[in-house]
Amino acid sequence: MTAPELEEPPAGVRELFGLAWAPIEHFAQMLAEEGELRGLIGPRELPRLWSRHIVNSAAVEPFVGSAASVADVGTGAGFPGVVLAVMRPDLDIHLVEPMERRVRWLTDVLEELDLDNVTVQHARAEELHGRATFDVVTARAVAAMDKLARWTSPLIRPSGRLVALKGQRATEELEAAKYVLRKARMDDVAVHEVRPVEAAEATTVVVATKRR
Ligand SMILES: C[S@@+](CC[C@H](N)C(=O)[O-])C[C@H]1O[C@@H](n2cnc3c(N)ncnc32)[C@H](O)[C@@H]1O
Repeated sequence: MTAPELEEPPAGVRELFGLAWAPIEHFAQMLAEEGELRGLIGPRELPRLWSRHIVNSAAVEPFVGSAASVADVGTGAGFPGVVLAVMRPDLDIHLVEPMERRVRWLTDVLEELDLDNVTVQHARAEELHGRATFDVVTARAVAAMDKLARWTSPLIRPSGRLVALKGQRATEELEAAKYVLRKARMDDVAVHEVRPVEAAEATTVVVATKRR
């Protein structure tokens, strides 16, 4: 059996990344060479690495806006935190990841891509409560909305926001998280369907802004 091949970037992806094209391509190559070996992605992910993971992660960028500091909670192999870091070298980005193996990988990626705007925090989100706050917290495939709101709200500054990449259950999850979001003063919620490039799948971005 031959090893699955890395997907060709879909049309429009080069334009989406612009000046960040070289580092994002390098990141995709690192994942193609080491991702499975280091237990970061399954073999089935390479043929959809661009359209399902990288382009999908890029969907958070417009919702980060003019924020200065961002924490990506549960970055795993690098989604969306590394993708955002490559696109926005102006941001101070913290990748929060509890699994040591993934922390080692993320540290290697930062060094290899020369990303000096990023710090890796070897921690669970809850361990940072009372120790740090950020303008924006991002998350993808980490926990359902109620749990995510509990883990992240103490990390978000007043007027800051949670930007969560969600699947088709976004509306149900939001319904179940109503009480938690209200208690956390994060009940100003907007749901956006985003397709960063025509050739890739649309994704749901939930933005919950924290009241002052
Ligand atoms: C399913 S993976 C998703 C990884 C990446 N965000 C992605 O979209 O591919 C979930 C990640 O969340 C991390 N995680 C789990 N609980 C966490 C917590 N309480 N705080 C921060 N990260 C957590 C896990 O270690 C894992 O890397």
